Amino acid sequence: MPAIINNIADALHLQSQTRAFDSKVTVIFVLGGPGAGKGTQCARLVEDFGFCHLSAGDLLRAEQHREGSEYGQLIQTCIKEGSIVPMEVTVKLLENAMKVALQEQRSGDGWTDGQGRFLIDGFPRKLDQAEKFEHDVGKATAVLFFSTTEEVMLERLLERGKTSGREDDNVESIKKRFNTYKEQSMPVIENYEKLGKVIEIDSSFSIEKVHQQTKSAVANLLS
Ligand SMILES: Nc1ncnc2c1ncn2[C@@H]1O[C@H](COP(=O)(O)OP(=O)(O)O)[C@@H](O)[C@H]1O
Ligand SMILES: O=c1ccn([C@@H]2O[C@H](COP(=O)(O)OP(=O)(O)O)[C@@H](O)[C@H]2O)c(=O)[nH]1
Repeated sequence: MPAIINNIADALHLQSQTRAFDSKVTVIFVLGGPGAGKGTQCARLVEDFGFCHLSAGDLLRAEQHREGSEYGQLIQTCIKEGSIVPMEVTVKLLENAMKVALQEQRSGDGWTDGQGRFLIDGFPRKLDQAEKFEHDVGKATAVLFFSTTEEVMLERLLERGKTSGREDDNVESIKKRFNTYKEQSMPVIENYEKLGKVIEIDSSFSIEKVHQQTKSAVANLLS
């Protein structure tokens, strides 16, 4: 009997370890400092390759403003302080959004072109988030890393701040976001570099030039 119970327990344990999405799903993490141009390039890649673009920041802002959300205050404080929202919240929001996107995409029987391709923008920002996502949700196929200088990012963010209405596009919050990026997010990129999964693109150039480089890198990846 104990052996059977053990087996059932093992089976349940294994079940709980099963990732939410199988290997048919392509997940590309899109990383880079605040204002590096992640969102801008993701929008282009959606047009090029039919990706589903999920911005962790956008999902958090939507949750912040959702009526009845128990996380509204917490998210608002983290965003203003440039700190990272506890991973359970962000991973769950991403997982749910991926499920909804896949349900919407599944119109017929088989898989169609572009279906199950996700750009996860601005996530993971910390090593523990990367581990949790890969354990619970799905494996990352690659990481697109948009790199540029703080000077360029600051200029872009201040320009964006004129119209974005974002509570964190101001000098005080931006400085904190740069620190969080250097201390907590760079190790994520370094970790994926060791695994040979990082495609680095210098995003200091014009939107069009960065787009051309990104498009050809992603085309290679998908071929
Ligand atoms: N290559 C670029 N050259 C000039 N401005 C850019 C470039 N890429 C993005 N921007 C602008 O910089 C700001 C930040 O870009 P965004 O894509 O929102 O960055 P992120 O998602 O990395 O925070 C936006 O106002 C965007 O229009
Ligand atoms: O996985 C994430 C992604 C974003 N954020 C929070 O959302 C803010 C804005 O992130 P977003 O990616 O929208 O903007 P970026 O700073 O890259 O311009 C960050 O500073 C964090 O406070 C977070 O906590 N976890």
